[in-house]
Amino acid sequence: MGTVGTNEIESVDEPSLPVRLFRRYAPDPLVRLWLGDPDERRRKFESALATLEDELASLNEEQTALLDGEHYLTTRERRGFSESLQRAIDEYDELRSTTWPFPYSSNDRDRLDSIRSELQGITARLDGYNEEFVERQLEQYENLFTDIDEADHDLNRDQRKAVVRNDEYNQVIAGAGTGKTLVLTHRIAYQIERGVDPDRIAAVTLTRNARDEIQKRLDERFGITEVTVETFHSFANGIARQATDGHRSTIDDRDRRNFVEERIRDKLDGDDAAFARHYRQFLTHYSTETPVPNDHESRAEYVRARSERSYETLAGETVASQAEKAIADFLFTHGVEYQYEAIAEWAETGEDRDVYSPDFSLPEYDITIEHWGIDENGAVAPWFAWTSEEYREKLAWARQQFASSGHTLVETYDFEYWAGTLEKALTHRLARHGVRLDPMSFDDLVDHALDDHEREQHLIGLFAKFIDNAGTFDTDPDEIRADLSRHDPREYHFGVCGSILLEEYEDWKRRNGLVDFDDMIYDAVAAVREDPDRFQSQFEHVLVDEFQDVAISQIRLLDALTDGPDAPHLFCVGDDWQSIYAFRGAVVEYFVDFEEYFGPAAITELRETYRCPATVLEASTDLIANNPTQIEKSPVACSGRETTPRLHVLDGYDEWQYADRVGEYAATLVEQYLNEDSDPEDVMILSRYDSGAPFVDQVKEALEARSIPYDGKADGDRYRPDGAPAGSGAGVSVFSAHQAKGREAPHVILLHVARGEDGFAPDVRNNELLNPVRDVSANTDAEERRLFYVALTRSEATLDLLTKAGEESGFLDEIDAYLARSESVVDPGEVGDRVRITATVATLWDDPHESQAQAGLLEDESGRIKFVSWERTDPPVVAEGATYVFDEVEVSEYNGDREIHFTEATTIHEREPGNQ
Ligand SMILES: Nc1ncnc2c1ncn2[C@@H]1O[C@H](COP(=O)(O)OP(=O)(O)OP(=O)(O)O)[C@@H](O)[C@H]1O
Repeated sequence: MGTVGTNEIESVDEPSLPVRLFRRYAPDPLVRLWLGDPDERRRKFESALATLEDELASLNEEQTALLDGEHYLTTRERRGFSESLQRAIDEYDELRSTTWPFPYSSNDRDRLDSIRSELQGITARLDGYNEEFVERQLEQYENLFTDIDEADHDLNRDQRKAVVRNDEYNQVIAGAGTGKTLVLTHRIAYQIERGVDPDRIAAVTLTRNARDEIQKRLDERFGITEVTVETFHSFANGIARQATDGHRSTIDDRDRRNFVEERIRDKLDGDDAAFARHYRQFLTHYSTETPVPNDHESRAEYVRARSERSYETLAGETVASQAEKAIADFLFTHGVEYQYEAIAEWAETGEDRDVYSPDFSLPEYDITIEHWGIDENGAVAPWFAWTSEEYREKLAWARQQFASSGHTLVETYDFEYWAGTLEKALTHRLARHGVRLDPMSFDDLVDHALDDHEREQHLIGLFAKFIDNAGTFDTDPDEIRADLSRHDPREYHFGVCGSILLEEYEDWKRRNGLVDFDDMIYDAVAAVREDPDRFQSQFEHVLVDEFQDVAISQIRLLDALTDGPDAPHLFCVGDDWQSIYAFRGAVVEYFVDFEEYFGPAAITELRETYRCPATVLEASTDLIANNPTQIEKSPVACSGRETTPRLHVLDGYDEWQYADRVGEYAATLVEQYLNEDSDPEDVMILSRYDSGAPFVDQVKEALEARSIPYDGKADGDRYRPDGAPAGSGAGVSVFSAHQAKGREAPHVILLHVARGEDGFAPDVRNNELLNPVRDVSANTDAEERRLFYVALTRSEATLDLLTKAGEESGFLDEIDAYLARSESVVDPGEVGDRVRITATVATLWDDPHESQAQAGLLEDESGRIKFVSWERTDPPVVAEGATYVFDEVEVSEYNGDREIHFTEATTIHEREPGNQ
């Protein structure tokens, strides 16, 4: 808003009664003495009046040019004009109150009145101008806004306004499925129709998918192909290249990865002993996940988790502590034969003493290694079974045994482990006793340290990502090293290796004049800051998609590009509820507090939601309300579709069985939708993660087993049944929630809505290797909740949520009121409920209790449950392997586990095999 208010401009003041009396009765010389010469004052008044009239004339001219009805009045234009207008109003105010010492003539009055009404007119025209302009545009371009698709839909009023409003800064705030992309493409078409040169319009996206989608929509709907539609990176690259005359070559993710791979190989081949040492230690700790205090609700729980924890060594035995694992792995990877906790037969035993089994015996050398779990002060950790005093006694006794028997004892301590000096100490102490250390080759080490699907390639990818993130978050190697904690050896050694590689990567780029994606953005920002006029004048419109996920470096580029009198109009669409890329440097606050960062903006909110059924929309809106801060929105469902999201609870004896079950279950749901006339491309299966989450592979396998085509994330990650015509239709989408961004499908199935590492939301955030190079504080529950929101809101018609019994995600509680639990043996209902279930008798036990007629296990796709029927109720008899619909069975509990009990009212109906 400008500085001119809509307040009435006041009319000419009448002199007050005392003034009039004074003027009338006071002797003239006294008046003159007191107030000066009335003629002189009169002259001044008249000249000021004339000046104001001139100013008004030029204001009127300016107004005609500015409020031409042809364009939207921007804040900047308005601000300049408002200032002149306000000056004229102030001058008028002063004149109208200058009534002393001469009376107004009627001519004065007329002139002042006329100035007043003109000023009022200009103010009113200014205030209503944009609104009127928008209305006229909506009328004039009606054709552009109606019949937008095959179903003859029209843009709604807010969407149209968002298209037409054209301030310097324009923000569209909108929930999922409100037509943001639609508005963005229509705005481009509208500007071109109004005569903007397509070359002077740039649309910028975060991903190639979004770029392709916008290009496609522009071309198919409007035949527009000349507009620049680019990802941020290529947009920035274009600018940076202009500034550097295109001399620098760019490198992409693959180049970075190749560099990392080559450097690691050279270093391990003898190039860099320090790196090799850290890498070796990282590998030996690779599968160690230490319980971290923050992951536990109380210290007591953490202590319990620590005391129950055991560790598997590279050689395959289980040891009691991380330090013991480190010793075992050190011996194993240095070719030293050892026995863990072998009985020292030579030691004393007695009534009050068990046999003595020291930690490690080296049979080749008659050397024993004891690791003492004490700190520098001789105190033991809280999860030990012994007090510090008892432990010290034990230690003294052991030393005495060695001293008196002549066997060799090598000792290590926990504080050495935590200080990161354990391996060094061992090397030194063993060498002193003549132990030969023969380090294992890296290939062998990798074979032992990493399991099949996490071979070295995975690690190389992680290091490449580490370097990439350091660029995104602008973190340098020294900062990284300063932040690493030795308490997590896995993260520590990985971080040290990563920081070494990062240093060399930066150096390599410098020496060879290379730039990567992040450099490109920083270079572009520098180029624009250096010569703003040149770059700001290139475009008239810059449009940005998914603004809530734009990274901080990219925000700086937009800021530099739009901060100037001839800068392009910036148009941003986004939804803070869908901000899910904090881990890549996105800062949602730039969207939430848009005006604070950029300046006054035309802000339009889109509320009508076309994609999701009402229940899905309400559930996801309720879900998001649990986040501490966000832009308040009240979306309105317009799809006219209804559904009840279904919750399916599954279980399994172990992770693999559960994963299999998830795969089969999801594939069965897909089959049901296909049988109901849907095509594979109508179904979208989403999980929190797509790599390393076992059930995603299982889903793909299960689909393949049923000859159902699917498409995964990467180009080659797809399956088409034999005989499917090449290039025919898309398959079921199997994606991570991040990849589902901006997409939609009638049927959405969410996998593993559960706690734990791979679920929505993962609450176990164990030592994450990339933590040193990311904004850890941004990786919050709120972000996870938004990701779940994105997943839920992909649905156009139905929504199925799969979860794991006993590990249901907290998010499910937040939307519980909207969910229907699908009947299943794993989650048949509350204890005491009488229910109907359909299940197969998996097992009948031979010898049920004498009060029982039959007992055994019932099974369906969700898992298994125990059942019992009672002699006294004369129950129906079931046969092993047969499938029944059981009516009026009761959910019961025994020893904390759910069971199904037959009641006197239970009836059964056998189902034909294969008959759903
Ligand atoms: N005015 C409208 N009338 C009918 N359908 C509409 C209208 N506006 C949008 N839609 C439909 O709503 C769906 C969502 O539109 P679009 O993909 O543009 O939304 P979006 O806001 O970008 O979504 P998201 O942020 O969730 O990815 C599309 O199927 C689109 O055709």
